[in-house]
Amino acid sequence: MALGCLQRLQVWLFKALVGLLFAVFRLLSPSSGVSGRKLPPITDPLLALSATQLAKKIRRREVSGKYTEVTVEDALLMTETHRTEFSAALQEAAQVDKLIEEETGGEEVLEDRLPLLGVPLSVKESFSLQGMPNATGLISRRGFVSTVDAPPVALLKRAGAIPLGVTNTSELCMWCESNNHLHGITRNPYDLDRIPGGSSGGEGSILGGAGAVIGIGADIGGSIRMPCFFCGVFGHKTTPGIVSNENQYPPYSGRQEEYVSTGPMCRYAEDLLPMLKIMAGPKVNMLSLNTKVDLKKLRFFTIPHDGGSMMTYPVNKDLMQIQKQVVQRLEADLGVKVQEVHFPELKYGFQIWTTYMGLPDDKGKPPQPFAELMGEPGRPVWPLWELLKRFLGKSEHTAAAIGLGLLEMSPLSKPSASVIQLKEKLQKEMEELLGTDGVLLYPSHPRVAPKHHHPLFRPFDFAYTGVINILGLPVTQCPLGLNDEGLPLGVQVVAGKLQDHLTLAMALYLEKTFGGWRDPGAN
Ligand SMILES: CCCCCCCC/C=C\CCCCCCCC(N)=O
Repeated sequence: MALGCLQRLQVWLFKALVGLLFAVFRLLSPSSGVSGRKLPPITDPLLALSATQLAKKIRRREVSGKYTEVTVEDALLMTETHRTEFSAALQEAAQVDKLIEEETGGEEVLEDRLPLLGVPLSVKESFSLQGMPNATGLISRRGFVSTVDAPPVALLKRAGAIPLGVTNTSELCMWCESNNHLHGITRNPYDLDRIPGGSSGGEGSILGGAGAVIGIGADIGGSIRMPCFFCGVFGHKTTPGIVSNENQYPPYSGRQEEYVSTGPMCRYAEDLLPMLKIMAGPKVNMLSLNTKVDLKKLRFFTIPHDGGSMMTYPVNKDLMQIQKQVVQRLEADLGVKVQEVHFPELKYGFQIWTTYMGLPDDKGKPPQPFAELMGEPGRPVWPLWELLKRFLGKSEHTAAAIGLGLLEMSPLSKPSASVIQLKEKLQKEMEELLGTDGVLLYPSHPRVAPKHHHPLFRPFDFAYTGVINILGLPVTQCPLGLNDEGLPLGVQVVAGKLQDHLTLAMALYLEKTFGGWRDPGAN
């Protein structure tokens, strides 16, 4: 039993208190002024191209390398939505046509040397991008400018991509809403009154709104997948240990390096694989990205929900329905049988995530406390004091960050032997199930993009993504069209360790079958 009587009582009391606070919040909160608004339709067809198509057109000189101007103009129009800090992208774009002119080896050589030449790239602000801020939503890091490029950023730049700038995150990348007191709030392109997800929410927003063509995110609890889900784009959480996590802020400590993954985010499934090949650098050969996948030969599984956790809310019926439709289409199109499976341990996804996030590394060194990261060097914040200040409107920290600081002090986040046993059992069962040819469908989140601040009252729903981090499995977030309110639907596609090529092949299939990304402005 993972939850003792005392812990159950704590959870119920927490839920009751939060329910009450939510009612008060809804009663007192003023109108956002953006209710029901979304981005206008995309008018320039160039903005609807994938990176693969765009790079080809640029190489063939069908589109000028100055294409970036179109994107920057579009992105600038939407800056209120995603809160991007722009780089010197236009100067770099000006070099593209010159590079093409100078290449004497022809299109193929150019493709080999600079596969992403001229493609606009956005970068999550937690990654170092030379000359750009790297504050990760912390007021105390205001003015901090990166002097280097994080390795995957450098690799994408070397492949010819043009970094537009850095995009907003949650405070210290530890929340599913990208809001902080340094840069402000990031909005969802499909409904400005809703969250774009987090922590790579600026990425989700700018990509969903067609302000950048490709992006880069990192994910230790769902930070690539939640924004991709809420903003209707593709994202891949790579098998950990393949793409470098260096030069990101905050740094990972304790066992966290085992669970964090850097990966590609984009509007079109065909861009995931070439991006990953570049971002993986020398470790690309650990994956089988050149292997052709025959979907008919795979084994398919579906899990409709986490089995009724006390911490998460039930999966919304539109999401249950769309996952069923995926199952039906797979069976009809490929002639396969999709088996519904259940793992009782998934109910404890939140406890598994929080336990493993707090474990020490192999030398016994514990992770750096969150309260320490929130403070200035050598001066950790006191979460209770910050909470009091928050109520008075005087704290420079967000409610979510303060909540996490408090959670760190509570018995819920103390590593528990029974939770470790549960996770070990789940890991074994999941690895046996998936092997090297299994693919699993699992909900991305219990509901579609929530309204701003609402996740504060349902803080544990991220367990749907978080538990997959602790299992160390690769997973691709795939969009599956829109619901009746015009909000993106989607699903997580999970495979065994190092079998990233399987989930990427599934992304292509699901895009073809369900239509992939939709223009938020179109009806
Ligand atoms: C009233 C405020 C309540 C706030 C309570 C906060 C406690 C929630 C616990 C953990 C939230 C972690 C969310 C992880 C989000 C994604 C992280 C990532 N970088 O991948």
